Amino acid sequence: MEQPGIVVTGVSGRMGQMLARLVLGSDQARLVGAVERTGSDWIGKDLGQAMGGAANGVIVTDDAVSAIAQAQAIIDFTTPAATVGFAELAAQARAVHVIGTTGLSEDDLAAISRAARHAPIVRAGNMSLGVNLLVGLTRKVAATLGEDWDIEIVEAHHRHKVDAPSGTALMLGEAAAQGRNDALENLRTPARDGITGPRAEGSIGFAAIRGGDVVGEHDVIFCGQGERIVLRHLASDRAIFARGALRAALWGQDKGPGEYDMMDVLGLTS
Ligand SMILES: NC(=O)C1=CN([C@@H]2O[C@H](COP(=O)(O)OP(=O)(O)OC[C@H]3O[C@@H](n4cnc5c(N)ncnc54)[C@H](OP(=O)(O)O)[C@@H]3O)[C@@H](O)[C@H]2O)C=CC1
Ligand SMILES: O=C(O)C1=N[C@H](C(=O)O)C[C@H](O)C1
Repeated sequence: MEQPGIVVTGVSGRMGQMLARLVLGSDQARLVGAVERTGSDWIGKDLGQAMGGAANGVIVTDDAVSAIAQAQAIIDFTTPAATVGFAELAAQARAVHVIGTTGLSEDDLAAISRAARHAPIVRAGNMSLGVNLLVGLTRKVAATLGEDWDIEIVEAHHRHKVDAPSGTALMLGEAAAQGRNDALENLRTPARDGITGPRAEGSIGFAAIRGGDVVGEHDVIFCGQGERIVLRHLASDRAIFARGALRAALWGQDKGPGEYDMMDVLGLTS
């Protein structure tokens, strides 16, 4: 079978460059397009040179329609607004859309669901194997412990991150809520500030730290009386996310339209 052609969007970004390098070095996929936003100073440049290496003949473009028309998959770690637009283009091209973008609103998610009627979409707030395993562990521990165990989720990221809580923190929160047979929206307590009153029983609290070059750290803390359990994931290399995203793009090649996540890709669905 011919290697699927992949377009990386947001190619000048932290994840975009990581993904482009991974696909260029892969013997399972071809990089057929590199997309950036209109106005980026990478437009028209050779991607290899723009990334500080040798020319590789892939010219960075803002013409997403033409790029996606020749692709079997799009790997997209950009912004919510850009991702909603790419979902429509991927649907038109019947290409697999792998979405790593976080901070998506309810309206964004509804638009993505509409696009998934026409092509497969794999979306996860974290594409690493470790975090997706941690999601299952979190659900299990939350289901095992009673509501007298308070659940708090603490995450740390680099100073450039624009959304909070992180997509990963929300995945972990959803898993904890599922473990308690409830929806996260009913249990979620956002970051505390001021006179908050005592903790609401059964709630799931969130806190975010931003600074330096932290790649991504997540703690799910179960606080009991006289003891505490901490489930922790530490990311030290963005390659873990890129590898998961490429795996998802390949996995999606023989899938029908619909919404999938990394649990499906990794075969971890319970
Ligand atoms: N699911 C996962 O496993 C992971 C998810 N993420 C998420 O991925 C997203 C990106 O993260 P990161 O790479 O650190 O962010 P960056 O800001 O480094 O990269 C985003 C890129 O997208 C570009 N972009 C913005 N709008 C468009 C557009 N309309 N068309 C094409 N490109 C566009 C930006 O260009 P410009 O800068 O010029 O505006 C930038 O190059 C975030 O939402 C982050 O949370 C990150 C890591 C792992
Ligand atoms: O913005 C990031 O960097 C990351 N974003 C994702 C998130 O919001 O959880 C995944 C990872 O933690 C890195």
